Amino acid sequence: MIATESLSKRFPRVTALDRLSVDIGPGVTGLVGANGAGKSTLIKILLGLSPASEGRAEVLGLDVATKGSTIRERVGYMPEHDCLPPDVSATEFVVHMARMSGLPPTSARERTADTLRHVGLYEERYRPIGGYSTGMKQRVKLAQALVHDPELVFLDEPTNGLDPVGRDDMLGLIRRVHTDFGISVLVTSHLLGELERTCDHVVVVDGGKLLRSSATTDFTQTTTTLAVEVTDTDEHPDGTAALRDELAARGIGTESGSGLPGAGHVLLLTADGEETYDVVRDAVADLGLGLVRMEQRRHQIAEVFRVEESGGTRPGDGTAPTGRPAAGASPSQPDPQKKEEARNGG
Ligand SMILES: Nc1ncnc2c1ncn2[C@@H]1O[C@H](COP(=O)(O)OP(=O)(O)OP(=O)(O)O)[C@@H](O)[C@H]1O
Repeated sequence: MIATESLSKRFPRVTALDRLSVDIGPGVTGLVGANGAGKSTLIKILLGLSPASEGRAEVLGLDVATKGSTIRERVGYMPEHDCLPPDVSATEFVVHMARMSGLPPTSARERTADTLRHVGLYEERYRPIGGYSTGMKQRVKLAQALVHDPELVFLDEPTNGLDPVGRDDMLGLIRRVHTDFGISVLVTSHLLGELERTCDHVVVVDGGKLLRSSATTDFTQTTTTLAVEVTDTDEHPDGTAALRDELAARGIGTESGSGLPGAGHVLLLTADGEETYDVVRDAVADLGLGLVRMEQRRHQIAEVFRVEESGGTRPGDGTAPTGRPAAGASPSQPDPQKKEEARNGG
């Protein structure tokens, strides 16, 4: 779908992409990196909107340097920043974008209705966009990227500005773009954690350089750690504590799974072969507790980076590779240099 070879982009004072070579196949691919890592720059080059300083790139087998307009006919693009006209309705805007992509009037209207329904906009699609919430605006941006039935879409930070529920909804929608319509997706984010549930493949960039490109499952190998969760009973009002003591008596040390879903009720222990499962099962049964789950943990992507940087631990989960805090953790600051360049017309 996408191939770049030693692709570089230099601005007067910044190298946004530095000899980036990567191959991206069909499916949902996450492009992850901290603010300023070069994600938006890469997308603009792939769309033929901005020339590379060096190297080459192909999208759907087409050279980005010479076939930009053909690429844009076959690829959808959801830009990062707010760019919607406030005075028109979602329907008017998306029909307009469909017409711009070459659809005749009737199919532009039909496709618009289908696409807006697919992204979850119903009656509100007739109201002016200016009154929409951030989540609704993100859905309109997604709809206009899909309306001409592209083979591939580039989604630049589609979860930006959304609360956790809105983010989950958007990630579900993105997954369905591929599963329901067979459209391949390149989605950027600076939150490593959110990509592991959505993407088949993850490409990590840092300072314009490729850090890693792998299947998501390669990032998230299973570990030997077992997570165990049990119910409380009248006899054992704190079932977790009772199990911890019982397992200690049977020679198995545990620690609490703080930071995990259900933290405080989850015990973590090292599985020493099949017998460990039997010991835990017997201990739970002897105490008369209910076993909610006993599962082998997988690495989370953020943990992989902590390990790979060996010695360079990062504050909290979900941080981008450079260790700068992710936007979900603290509001991302505008890049002063970028603003200055923009003012200078850079
Ligand atoms: N038009 C421009 N002129 C000068 N520098 C630019 C320009 N566009 C981007 N840059 C710089 O290139 C680097 C990469 O920017 P880019 O927008 O690609 O990053 P990003 O990974 O998409 O991050 P973000 O999510 O913050 O946009 C940054 O240092 C940025 O300041």
